[in-house]
Amino acid sequence: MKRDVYNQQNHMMAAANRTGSSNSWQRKNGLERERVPKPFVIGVAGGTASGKSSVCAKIMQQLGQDDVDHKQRQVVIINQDSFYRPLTEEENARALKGEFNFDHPDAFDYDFMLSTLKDMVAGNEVILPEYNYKTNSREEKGHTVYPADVVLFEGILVFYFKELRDMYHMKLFVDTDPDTRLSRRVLRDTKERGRDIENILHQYTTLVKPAFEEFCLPTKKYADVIIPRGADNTVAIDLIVQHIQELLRPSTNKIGTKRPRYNSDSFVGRPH
Ligand SMILES: Nc1ncnc2c1ncn2[C@@H]1O[C@H](COP(=O)(O)OP(=O)(O)O)[C@@H](O)[C@H]1O
Ligand SMILES: O=c1ccn([C@@H]2O[C@H](COP(=O)(O)O)[C@@H](O)[C@H]2O)c(=O)[nH]1
Repeated sequence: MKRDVYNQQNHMMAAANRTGSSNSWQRKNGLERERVPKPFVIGVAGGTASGKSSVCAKIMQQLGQDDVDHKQRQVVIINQDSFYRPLTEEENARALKGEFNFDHPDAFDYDFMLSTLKDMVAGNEVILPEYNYKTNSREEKGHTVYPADVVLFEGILVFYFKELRDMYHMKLFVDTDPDTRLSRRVLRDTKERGRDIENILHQYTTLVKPAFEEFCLPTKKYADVIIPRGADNTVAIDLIVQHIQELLRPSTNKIGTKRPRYNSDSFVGRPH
């Protein structure tokens, strides 16, 4: 299974990082690097098409990270969709008819999600699969996420799992009106995800909406900041960006400068 390949690679990189020096596998793969302190982790939850990705993109842009080479970026975005578990043949047949529940917590590979976040917190780089919404499966190729000062972890159920939730230093919930979300999802999924309208509406009414109400919406109470209207809410985004800059600035670090990086030991996520 593809997951094992990713887990194995990430496990080897983490082991090498624990020793504080590059091992031969890292050197062979051009992965030599210095150890870095822990990042500031931000969970970004919200319903489908609420604007989670757009909000993260704006935060990234306002922190001046857009034009920075991936290896040098101090802010990285991890999408929960990378952690959809591989489907069986029977599940895949249902998925193609819009009858597999991708909005249920069981659709995710929880162990992979947890180990990845732990790796990022430990300052390791990770390799994550690209997700293909047309085939409902992971692509063969993955992409490397390098250690950063700020990790944005976004997805419909990033607040659902307690152990993950307790790892966030800040929790944002993107709160967009359901009609707006449905209309955006129809436009996006027809244009970008190879779906037809009947399939989208069938999946939405039978699975997406009920799962949102059962699993996603109840997690809104964990948010530190609720962002109405998503990426349109420039005031909220400006305030969040200012707050991140403030946290990163004092004695330890300033975003936009190189090491020493921010040390998050003093920022413990609110336990729930
Ligand atoms: N403020 C907005 N106005 C118009 N379209 C938007 C806005 N925010 C997001 N979209 C569009 O809606 C769709 C879903 O947005 P996205 O940010 O990907 O949401 P999510 O990550 O929550 O699924 C995308 O096609 C995006 O371009
Ligand atoms: O194969 C898949 C995987 C996911 N989905 C749907 O995607 C959304 C989550 O992504 P957003 O970007 O937050 O909208 C979720 O509601 C799933 O239903 C899918 O249809 N097929």
